[in-house]
Amino acid sequence: MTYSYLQSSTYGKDNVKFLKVIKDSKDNKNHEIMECNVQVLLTGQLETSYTEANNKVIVPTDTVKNTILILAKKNNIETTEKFAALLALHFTNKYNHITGATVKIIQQKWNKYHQHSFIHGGAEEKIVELFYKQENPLEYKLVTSLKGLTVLKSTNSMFYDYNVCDYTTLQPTKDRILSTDILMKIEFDSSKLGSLEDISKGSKNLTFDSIFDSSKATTLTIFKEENSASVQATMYNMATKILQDNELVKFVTYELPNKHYILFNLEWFDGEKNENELFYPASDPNGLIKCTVGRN
Ligand SMILES: O=c1[nH]c(=O)c2[nH]c(=O)[nH]c2[nH]1
Repeated sequence: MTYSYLQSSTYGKDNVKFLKVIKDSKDNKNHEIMECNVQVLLTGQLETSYTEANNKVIVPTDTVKNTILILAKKNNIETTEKFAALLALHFTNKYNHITGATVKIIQQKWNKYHQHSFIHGGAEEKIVELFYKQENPLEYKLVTSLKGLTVLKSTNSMFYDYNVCDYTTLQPTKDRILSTDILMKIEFDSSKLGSLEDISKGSKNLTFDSIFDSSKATTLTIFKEENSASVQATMYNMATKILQDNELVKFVTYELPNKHYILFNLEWFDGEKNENELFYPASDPNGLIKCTVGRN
């Protein structure tokens, strides 16, 4: 009997960054770019590397880094979903004792304004996460997220009729600022999407792009059009519409900070009225509202 046991483990490389220039032909300077930050973590018969100092089973994290770069160079990686599938299949197929991979790819937003010139899209990112186990190849989990898109509406947001008790100071309002940094996660239904092999060949690239674009558009459309009753109600409506429009989506998750803008009281200045015109941007604290919505 030994004193301890390995309860769980995984390892790999994080923050493997690259910029890929995609050229449609050698002489033509019409380019596309992808700037990515990749994390690959592996699982399998690796226990003895922890418990018996057996390095024989360790595929070095340096090799993991090299593999990410070589696969990025040698393959068409039009979507990060496809690239994640390629990576997960590579590691689990190449090494007998590696039976699982978790891949996370953060892609920066670059907007093309000319054939080979681009404007950075700020904090906005697309994040793909793939959780794959060789023993259940069709039950992988694939989640594509939109992160860091900051929005604000200057009217058509309300918050009233909430729980009131002896701790309440908040005043009800039918007209306030609503602002958030959008984190939207789309979990695909792997039973409808098909095998990772298919995804790794690029057959679902158009599907991934169109679902991501339409989910982002729905988020922005409902944000601007709805007279919001609360962050909770608005995010639920967004998620429901995304599920209605996209059969291949299983769950939609939002994590939205409620970034408060507080009306300045200017009454002290000769009764100056402030009709939702001048606000104080409160950096903290902020509300934080999360929900995951599935299909009935
Ligand atoms: O949309 C909102 N949801 C809340 O839960 C909440 N709480 C709060 O103080 N303001 C708001 N606004």
